[in-house]
Amino acid sequence: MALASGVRFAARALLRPWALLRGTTLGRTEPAAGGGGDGARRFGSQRVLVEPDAASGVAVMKLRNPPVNALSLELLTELVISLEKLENDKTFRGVILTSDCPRVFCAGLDLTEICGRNPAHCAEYWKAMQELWLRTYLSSLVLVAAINGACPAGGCIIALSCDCRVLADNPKYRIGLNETLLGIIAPFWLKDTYVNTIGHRASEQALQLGSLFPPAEALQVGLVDQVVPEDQVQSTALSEMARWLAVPDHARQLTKNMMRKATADRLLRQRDADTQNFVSFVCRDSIQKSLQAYLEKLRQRKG
Ligand SMILES: CC/C=C\CCC/C=C/C(=O)SCCNC(=O)CCNC(=O)[C@H](O)C(C)(C)COP(=O)(O)OP(=O)(O)OC[C@H]1O[C@@H](n2cnc3c(N)ncnc32)[C@H](O)[C@@H]1OP(=O)(O)O
Repeated sequence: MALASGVRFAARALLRPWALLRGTTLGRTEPAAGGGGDGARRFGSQRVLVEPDAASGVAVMKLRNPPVNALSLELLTELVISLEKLENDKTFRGVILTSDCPRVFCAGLDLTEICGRNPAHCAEYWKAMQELWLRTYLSSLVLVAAINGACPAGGCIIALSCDCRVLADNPKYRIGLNETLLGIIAPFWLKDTYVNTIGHRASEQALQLGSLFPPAEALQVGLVDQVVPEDQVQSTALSEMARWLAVPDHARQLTKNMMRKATADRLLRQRDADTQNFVSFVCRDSIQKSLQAYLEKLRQRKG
């Protein structure tokens, strides 16, 4: 598909600077605990653990960037590479995306990547964020988010770009796009993803208010597909996966593309402008002050 190869090309161009991966060990393969044959070997990188099961064609991909899986440049890059690796391996048809960090699925953008950084760094960072969204949103694989922790902002976007979401029933595990509460604005492609999932009116309200929905409300508004006890998140994600994998791949993939292509194309058409917009916005003094104040509040909240 022209779009898919365009995205792949853009990803390669973006990912060529390997120096970016400070201290990563991409491609490392090691036996899973208690594992034996190929199907039980795990691979991944420092911040993304992949547990592949060749027999079922499903891999579990765990974010492990403690303490809160903030989306650092390295994590974004490693996620894209791990996903590409699975997409290129015909053994795999589905990925369950989950967190290896207790109580947090993903805290969203790593604010330290955009606070006090120069415009060039902010641009590089934002391109990596765009790339991850394009990759996940258009993935040929079935992606199921097993949301085992808090899921604000950029974390919510990762979950929304999956095909299906299972959330653990814990009132602390809230999900949503809370950007306005930080004094920032979700870009149009985050807004579009929200609208595609929960509809226009619900998005209008939730985006303006910066709502973070607890599980029952997230289910009601349609942000997640299932809410289950915490110890059943993984097994429910696997059952959901089986349901999606029961459909022939080519028909499901073409249908997914038909549903999502226009939204992704909109970003692809104006990617540079979106990057410039992000950089000029976050580099404003007033926005830097709000972000610093928010980070400070997070740090003081501790203990
Ligand atoms: C023009 C377009 C402009 C912008 C579009 C941007 C779109 C996307 C935006 C985003 O994603 S912005 C990020 C939004 N994220 C949040 O608001 C979440 C903030 N974090 C939390 O609410 C909590 O940390 C938590 C995820 C619920 C986890 O709580 P917990 O109590 O377990 O951890 P604690 O708060 O103590 O945090 C531990 C540690 O981690 C630091 N931290 C937390 N979140 C971030 C983050 N997003 N980026 C960087 N660092 C983060 C926190 O400060 C603590 O650090 P410390 O140990 O040094 O004190």
